[in-house]
Amino acid sequence: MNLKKMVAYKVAEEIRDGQVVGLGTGSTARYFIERVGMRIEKEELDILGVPTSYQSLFLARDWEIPITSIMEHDVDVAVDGADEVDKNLNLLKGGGAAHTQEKIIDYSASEFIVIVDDSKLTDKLKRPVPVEVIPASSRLVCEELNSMGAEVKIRMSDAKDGPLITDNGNFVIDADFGPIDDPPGLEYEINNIPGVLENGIFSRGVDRVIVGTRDGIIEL
Ligand SMILES: O=C(CO)[C@H](O)[C@H](O)COP(=O)(O)O
Repeated sequence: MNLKKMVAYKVAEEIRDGQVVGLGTGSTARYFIERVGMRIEKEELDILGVPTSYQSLFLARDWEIPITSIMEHDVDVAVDGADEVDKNLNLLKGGGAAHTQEKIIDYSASEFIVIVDDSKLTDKLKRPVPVEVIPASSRLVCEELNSMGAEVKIRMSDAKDGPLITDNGNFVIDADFGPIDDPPGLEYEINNIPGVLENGIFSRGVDRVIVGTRDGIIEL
């Protein structure tokens, strides 16, 4: 059973005519975009999509989803995946290095819906926190994150030699703090380091978390 597809397709059925829809990034959001595209083709669903990355932009194009940007329209509903969801509905995102644009769009949406399979649920966020940084600041940001207690690594690219470059032309540092006791505090603290654009802790704005499980779909 493909739990990501199950939950993404279910939420895609909730999208209504006239909505401006934030299109998340990752393998779960990919299914959501696919299903919205199918509904546009079959039901003439009339929406505008706001991509959160080049991945979602290209997928939206493939499915002929009309596109706008956050510079033009407010977002009614954003639908996005996550790498971890804790018991207080804090998220860790940025496994695909798209968390900066995702956060701008997801936080601004009137409704932010998270779609995950149940492997993403955790008591406390504990994976390394992705931190997008301006390249020139990376040494200093690594030192600062170190002094805050994190083990750090600049994320390397699978597609070329050297560091991964984000859609915004920056590096990503993965900062491992171990289990995180205070996600809102850490989100704020990391973003205060000069050179940091955005980090992958999402501690506010989540309206609904919809989870695919082997026993069906549940809402947290
Ligand atoms: O934050 C993200 C990309 O930056 C993704 O939403 C997150 O990595 C979840 O991906 P997937 O649905 O493939 O498990």
